[in-house]
Amino acid sequence: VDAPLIPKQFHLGMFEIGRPLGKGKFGRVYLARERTSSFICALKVLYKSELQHGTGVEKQVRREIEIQSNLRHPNILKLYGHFHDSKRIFLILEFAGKGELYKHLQKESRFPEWKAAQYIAQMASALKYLHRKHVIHRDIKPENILMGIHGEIKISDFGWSVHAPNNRRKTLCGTLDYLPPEMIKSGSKDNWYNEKVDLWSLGVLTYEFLVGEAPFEDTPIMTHKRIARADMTIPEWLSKEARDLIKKLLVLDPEKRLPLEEVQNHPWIIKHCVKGERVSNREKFSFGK
Ligand SMILES: Cc1nn(C)cc1-c1nc2c(-c3cnn(Cc4ccccc4)c3)c(Cl)cnc2[nH]1
Repeated sequence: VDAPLIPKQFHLGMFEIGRPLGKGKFGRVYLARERTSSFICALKVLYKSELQHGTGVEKQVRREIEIQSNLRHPNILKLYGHFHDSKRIFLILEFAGKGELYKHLQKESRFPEWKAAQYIAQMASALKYLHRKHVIHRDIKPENILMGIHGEIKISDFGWSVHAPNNRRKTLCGTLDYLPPEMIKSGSKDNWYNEKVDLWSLGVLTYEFLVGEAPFEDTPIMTHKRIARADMTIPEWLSKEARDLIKKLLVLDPEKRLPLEEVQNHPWIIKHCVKGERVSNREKFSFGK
């Protein structure tokens, strides 16, 4: 079991702090090494002063710790532990060797279908694991995905995830692009805590990986309108299987969105994600069967 960070009680002196890896709305992340085990990790530092008491943010951090520490999946960034001093909260996170996925997407402008399909298959596997534990991520987007040293992706930032059902208010901040219709429409909030919201975001992610921009990208007003109507155009140059999967996820009615089981068995995923040995090896060992 890869749990080298055994002690339950951590403190800052246990770590050598390396270069800054990045910063988010709240806090920064540094490369760090645990002194006795030389275990490399990412240390996320949040200033208590920035998490005003009683606002959603403090609860968000508690939720991130509570939820992420109990998850173990190859496509979910591990949270090994946490500690705090008078001024700061520290999260000891898995170090993702290839950094933030959105930077790779920006550099390549869009991913070839075989690569996008691998990433979506890994996302579907991680979401299936989360939903089985009644965790809804609710903020699936490239900015919340990191990449491991072998090119595998890792969902991070569980600040917006919830244990369904929950009566949390979500103050909308950041991009609208990934929000499903049921979360931008006022009225009943019950659907906010239905795991089908992650299926919509998976559809938006598939589109953005393949096209290089989000399907409803526009001015905020227009994005709002286009999401509410699922008004998007899927480029002709995408394969028919890719177009089919996007159409089956970006469905207004949450109940009609393709379940994760069927995403994993969709022809577009099967075509690009051969399980086990490569197809070529299969011929080699068939001995004329
Ligand atoms: C950058 C970078 N380049 N390379 C080669 C690896 C990385 C890398 N970054 C990370 C990071 C990492 C860094 N920034 N962020 C974004 C952020 C920061 C603060 C609050 C919320 C969100 C995540 C992590 Cl957590 C975990 N592992 C990481 N690895």
